[in-house]
Amino acid sequence: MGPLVVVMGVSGSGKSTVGALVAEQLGVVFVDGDALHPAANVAKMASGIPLTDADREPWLDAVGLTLAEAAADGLVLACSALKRVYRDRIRSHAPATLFAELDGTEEELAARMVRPGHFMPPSLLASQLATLQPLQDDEPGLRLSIAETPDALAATIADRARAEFR
Ligand SMILES: Nc1ncnc2c1ncn2[C@@H]1O[C@H](COP(=O)(O)OP(=O)(O)OP(=O)(O)O)[C@@H](O)[C@H]1O
Ligand SMILES: O=C(O)[C@H](O)[C@@H](O)[C@H](O)[C@H](O)CO
Repeated sequence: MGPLVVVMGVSGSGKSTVGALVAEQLGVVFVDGDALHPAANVAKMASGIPLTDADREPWLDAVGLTLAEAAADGLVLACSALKRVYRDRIRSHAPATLFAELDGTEEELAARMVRPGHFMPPSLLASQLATLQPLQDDEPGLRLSIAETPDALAATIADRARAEFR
């Protein structure tokens, strides 16, 4: 069995940047969960409207199934996974998944959401933060501050993944 890691957090926390580095360090494939959203979800976010639980359901199933299908080789996936029930849904497909949460202050995150050409408007940061339920003690994973460099964050996550999936 290979390492299964979800790099999670609100928009702008660095999931894609850090997740790609973790995958590189572990020598496994990286998938950006944004690519698994139905087109209607992306259009909704782009127009400034937060997704509902119902909007996220098919996407979370796609995320979980993508992880489950990669269990033999391992996979790193970037996915906001904001609520406990969302992570439970992902784990219902891929129970061994390790979650690495990237935590930042509203100020840090707002600055990092300014990305020309990205579909996610900075105006959605408030709802992202209001929806976030941090990783709980009984959920396998780790929480990290986005004040660290992407390389340092990726090294910590990769070390933990190597220890968990030996
Ligand atoms: N640890 C870090 N230190 C400094 N800058 C960072 C760090 N992580 C990411 N960044 C920068 O912050 C911005 C947001 O990062 P990224 O796009 O990876 O976030 P994300 O969580 O994947 O966002 P989204 O889910 O909205 O696509 C990018 O410009 C990226 O280069
Ligand atoms: O659940 C959600 O609201 C979404 O997954 C968002 O978090 C994004 O897709 C991503 O962060 C976009 O920038």
